Amino acid sequence: MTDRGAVVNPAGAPAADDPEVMFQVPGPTVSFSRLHYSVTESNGLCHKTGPEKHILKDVSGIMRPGMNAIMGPTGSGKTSLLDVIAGRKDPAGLKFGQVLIDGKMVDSDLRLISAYVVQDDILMGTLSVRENLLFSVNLRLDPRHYSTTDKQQRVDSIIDDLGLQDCAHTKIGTEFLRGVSGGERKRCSIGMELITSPRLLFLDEPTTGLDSNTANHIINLLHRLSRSGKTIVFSIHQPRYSIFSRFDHLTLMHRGELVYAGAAGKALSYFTDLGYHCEPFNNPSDFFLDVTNGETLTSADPNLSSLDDKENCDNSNLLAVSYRQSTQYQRVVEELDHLTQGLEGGVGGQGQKADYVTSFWYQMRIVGGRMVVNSLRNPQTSYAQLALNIFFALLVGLIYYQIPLTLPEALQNRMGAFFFLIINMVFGNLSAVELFINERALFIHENSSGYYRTSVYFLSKIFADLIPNRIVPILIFSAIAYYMMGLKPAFTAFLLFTLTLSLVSLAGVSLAFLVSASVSSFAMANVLIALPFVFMMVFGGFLVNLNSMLSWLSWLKWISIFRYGLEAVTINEFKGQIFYSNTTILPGEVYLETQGIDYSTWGFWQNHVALAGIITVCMVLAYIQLRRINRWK
Ligand SMILES: Nc1ncnc2c1ncn2[C@@H]1O[C@H](COP(=O)(O)OP(=O)(O)OP(=O)(O)O)[C@@H](O)[C@H]1O
Repeated sequence: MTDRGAVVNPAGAPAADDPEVMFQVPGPTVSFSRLHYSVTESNGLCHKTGPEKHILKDVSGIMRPGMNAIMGPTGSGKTSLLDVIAGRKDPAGLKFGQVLIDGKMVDSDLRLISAYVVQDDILMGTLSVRENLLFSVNLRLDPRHYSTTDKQQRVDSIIDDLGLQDCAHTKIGTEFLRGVSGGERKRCSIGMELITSPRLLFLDEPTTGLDSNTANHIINLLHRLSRSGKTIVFSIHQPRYSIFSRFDHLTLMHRGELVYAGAAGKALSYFTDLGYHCEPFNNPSDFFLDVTNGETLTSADPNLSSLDDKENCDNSNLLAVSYRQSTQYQRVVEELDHLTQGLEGGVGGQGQKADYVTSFWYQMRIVGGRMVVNSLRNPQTSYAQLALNIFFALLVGLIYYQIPLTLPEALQNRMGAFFFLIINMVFGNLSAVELFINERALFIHENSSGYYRTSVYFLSKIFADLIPNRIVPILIFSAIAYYMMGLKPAFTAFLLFTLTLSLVSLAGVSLAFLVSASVSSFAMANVLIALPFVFMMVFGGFLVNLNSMLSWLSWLKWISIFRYGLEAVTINEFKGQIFYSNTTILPGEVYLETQGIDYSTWGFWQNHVALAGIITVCMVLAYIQLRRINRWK
């Protein structure tokens, strides 16, 4: 697919201890020495810190171009090791040790210059395989160097290489839409990362959840890629023999420690030398896991017999100790010592700046375009929002149909209708809390892989939601409700009414966006959004007279979306109107004065300024929260 070149043997670095392996262009050598990784677990609600959990304990190794497998029982630390090497794990947990790529120190920017295929196949379900690959190619190849035709060809060649021709135009699938199969999904995930022709590819359990043939197919694909010069590092559970035979290098882990690291082909003889016997026809990978789990016992163990407290030591501990005493380990340590000599004082990095290859506006076009396609193919939310608004507009229109100017119903009905409208505008947008929760995993993966900037995602997501789900339904709602209720006939009054309702709605939506960007579960988001909305409603001026409230509580009216909205629509409707009964004439201004509402020009517009202020503050905070989302694993 890529990196075609003359066949060479990597100088001084036979692949995975196997001198017969030949590569076209050698990929980088990844070395890591004395990695100690631990986390401090919190003790529940009080956030008191608990005991330190040691996840990686003094792990060292060297992984060369070729197939580098990390194996071990569940919870042994395979994924953690992979993530630490790939720069995806929170660096705060790395208490000691370093990772070198081709002998140079790397930092977290490695995330942007290598490729990482996550276990869960994070793809946009409403797009086809080809569209997903095009999305990746558009954002990750520099448009100044690659024309549209080049990019199309790159996608076509990836589709051919991964054998995805038959499903290229099939959608990936969502929870409501049946899409491609698990194997095709996995190959598409790998393709998303191969787009940039990375020389170093990390994969977290690429065969988990796949049937054995599909798993075989994936490993054959990775094997082929490794022979074109890539360094492929992956964690894997318990592969069948045909898969295991493809490995060049094996790292075997147990309880965060290494029990073997070296040529995969020599692992069996290593354990045989320790006295473990693999029965005929037994799969070596099953055998290794049995050994580490203590289910296969040693018959004679020259290394271990020297330990006095052998009987009290658990099996994996003994294996880790024997590995440390082995010649393989000594060779690795010597080589690592050689590699790390003279590194002090100079963090070399990769010599590449981890930056985006595409401009802000280009990213906006591609990411925004995907959001629009996604909304068009998944229009349920937009339809529901529109239907809800039309339903409530007709309901309020029928309840308050053609409100007369005669007292007392003129005042009571108008105020009741306005309160109902404002409530509907604020609470009708609760669906906005799902905005950043729905695709959180997709955003984290794509953003940390360097697809696009956080600001691009934020803005395109906001616009893709605001226009179809908020603005359009409000315009329709306002037109139906306003004219059915028979409010002030002047067209400018209608426009101001629509503007006010739009700002009220946007203020509610932006608060929902802020909550959405701050939490990762719907349940939590619903609790967090309901609370301020209810408070704001109480301090809106309709349910309680704000002037008679306790002074230390009444300040809450200044942050009430309800109050600003209610005052603005009331001024808009009452100012300049005359209400009457048989005995009384009541100018709207007099009513406004009795309510303590400032109906001057500024008195009217200050409500809009305040609503715009709430929208701005909430949006800025939502963006900050999105930036603060924890990208580390
Ligand atoms: N951020 C973390 N916080 C707390 N514990 C963690 C964290 N990361 C890893 N662990 C713990 O470290 C241990 C190793 O986890 P890891 O995911 O690396 O194992 P694994 O070998 O990949 O397991 P599996 O095959 O089940 O995925 C587990 O006990 C896990 O719970």
